[in-house]
Amino acid sequence: MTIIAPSLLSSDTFQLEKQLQEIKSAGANYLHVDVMDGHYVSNINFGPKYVKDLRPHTDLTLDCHVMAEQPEAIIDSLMEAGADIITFHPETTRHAYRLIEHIHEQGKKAGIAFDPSVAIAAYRDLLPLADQVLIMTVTPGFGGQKFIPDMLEKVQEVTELKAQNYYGYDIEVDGGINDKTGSQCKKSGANVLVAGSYVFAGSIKENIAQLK
Ligand SMILES: O=C(CO)[C@@H](O)[C@H](O)COP(=O)(O)O
Ligand SMILES: [Fe+2]
Repeated sequence: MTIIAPSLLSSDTFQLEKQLQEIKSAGANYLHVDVMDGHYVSNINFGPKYVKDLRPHTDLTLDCHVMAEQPEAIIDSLMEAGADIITFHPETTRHAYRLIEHIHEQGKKAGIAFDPSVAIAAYRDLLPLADQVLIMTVTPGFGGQKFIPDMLEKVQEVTELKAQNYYGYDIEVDGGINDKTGSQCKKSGANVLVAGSYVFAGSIKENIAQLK
């Protein structure tokens, strides 16, 4: 089964209640919440307050993608606010291994995200601990960018490592995902598709059905 994670970065804040209902009835599984700090990436949007406000309005899994330097400074607030999955970029912290353990100690799932310029080999030792491996298929920071086809090799790489070593992580892709690129990612082994601009342009129901 493919898990669909609409990225709320492309949602309409003033239509959010209605859009959440459409997402749910279309059968999406996660809500993807991008948390940015204006330093690691040059954009700022959602934070713990947003996650806290969102939590009572949905029973979907809140999949927080943290694009921030020193993520340890914000992830406790996100977990307290109701995040279910915390995915961070390991190059943003000195002690990524410890941070995964900390997320697990709070009863949450931990993901590691790979920027297009970061090799899987650089954080190979984190793979056995991860609940989710996020392969960025654009440079992080903004919605609506073009999918980078070379990242399919990285998706295949983590798919093979998972099979060879019986690792338990989900493989998530994020950036430029639509019906075509989503299908390519699925063929390469991805089982969680994040999509923002594609899902929210036109019919949310039809777009989610296409991704599935
Ligand atoms: O993490 C990010 C961007 O950094 C994403 O989650 C975007 O929200 C994806 O948007 P689209 O590329 O699907 O429009
Ligand atoms: Fe994201």
